[in-house]
Amino acid sequence: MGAIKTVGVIGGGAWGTALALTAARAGREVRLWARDPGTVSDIRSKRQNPRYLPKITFDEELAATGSLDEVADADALLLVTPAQTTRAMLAALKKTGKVRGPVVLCAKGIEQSSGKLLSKVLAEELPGVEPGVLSGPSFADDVARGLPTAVTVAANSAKTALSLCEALQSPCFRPYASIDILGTQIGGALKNVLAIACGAVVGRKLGASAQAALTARGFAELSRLGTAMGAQGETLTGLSGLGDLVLTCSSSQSRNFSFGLRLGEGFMASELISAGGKLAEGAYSARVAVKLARKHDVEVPICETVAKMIDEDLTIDDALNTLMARPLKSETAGL
Ligand SMILES: NC(=O)C1=CN([C@@H]2O[C@H](COP(=O)(O)OP(=O)(O)OC[C@H]3O[C@@H](n4cnc5c(N)ncnc54)[C@H](OP(=O)(O)O)[C@@H]3O)[C@@H](O)[C@H]2O)C=CC1
Ligand SMILES: O=C(CO)COP(=O)(O)O
Repeated sequence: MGAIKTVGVIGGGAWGTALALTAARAGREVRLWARDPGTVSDIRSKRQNPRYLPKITFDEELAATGSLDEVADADALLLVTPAQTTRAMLAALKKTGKVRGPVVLCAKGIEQSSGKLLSKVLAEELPGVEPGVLSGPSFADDVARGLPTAVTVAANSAKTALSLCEALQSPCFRPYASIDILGTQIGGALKNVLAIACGAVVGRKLGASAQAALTARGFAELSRLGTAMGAQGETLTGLSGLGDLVLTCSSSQSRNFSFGLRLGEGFMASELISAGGKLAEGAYSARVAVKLARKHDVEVPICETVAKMIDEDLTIDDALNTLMARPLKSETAGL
């Protein structure tokens, strides 16, 4: 593929807007699709997205539109709507008949209905289109404000991965190229579930030691599943794996961590979900992550406990008892 001059961003939420700004800062011509006409109008006329990035006014002018046809033929597309909308958005893109560049998956999750990673969903909906994955420790608000950020950008070929990195690189945004599409998706999907657990520990005031233990044992789950599925070791310990896990498990800026905080404070998951509120992808991928782990014969007790808190309203105290009462395990191989 040649140099990427135009970038189409699908999704007018916090991350879609932040990535559109990133591509604009990197000198690309950017078109941003949002389904909400109010968002399109705010971005065009005020250089703001007050619903998703309050109090930020962009230096950059973004061409926002409500028409997918105007975005689909860009040299590269970034798909930035929630994970569970990926299949429908890809089907809508297919209908335009205009997609020609790589489609970079930027959502973090697993398809609930099928248990498939989003790259598999892309291969089914738009066969022949080159897949990409962008993931790593990156809060949209930080990125939109131009704070320094590094992420992993994976594709099946080094050439495409490097072209995508060049297309997004700027003094405040540093992408690292990878050819491990699968591994890059695992970290993003699992860290959201594990961040809910860490938030719950903090919300219940169980202490910094418990939070660190949960993060480390969470990383063991992420690594076991990633390895069983064929991820590369460097990916799991890299930005999209350990990097994003550490960020999300330690900051109330994370929506998943904040969702967990509320669980720890005593709210039931069913109450929080029915109240709406901010997107917490881990609440949608916890159960399916457990199913995926079972399929690969991998134990993921923390993810399993989070799935029970979400699906069965297991309380934080019962969750803690379940985890602490597990039979003793070894931390190293060969014991
Ligand atoms: N925010 C962050 O810091 C980061 C987020 N991500 C990931 O990016 C993905 C998107 O997150 P984010 O942008 O933050 O989420 P937001 O909640 O901020 O925005 C979601 C966007 O998706 C749109 N949307 C929701 N449902 C549909 C649908 N059915 N069809 C089309 N558009 C839809 C919303 O439109 P509408 O306004 O009309 O509802 C909105 O524009 C998630 O998977 C998240 O994990 C990854 C890295 C960082
Ligand atoms: O993925 C993110 C940071 O890398 C954003 O995390 P939350 O979706 O939990 O806010």
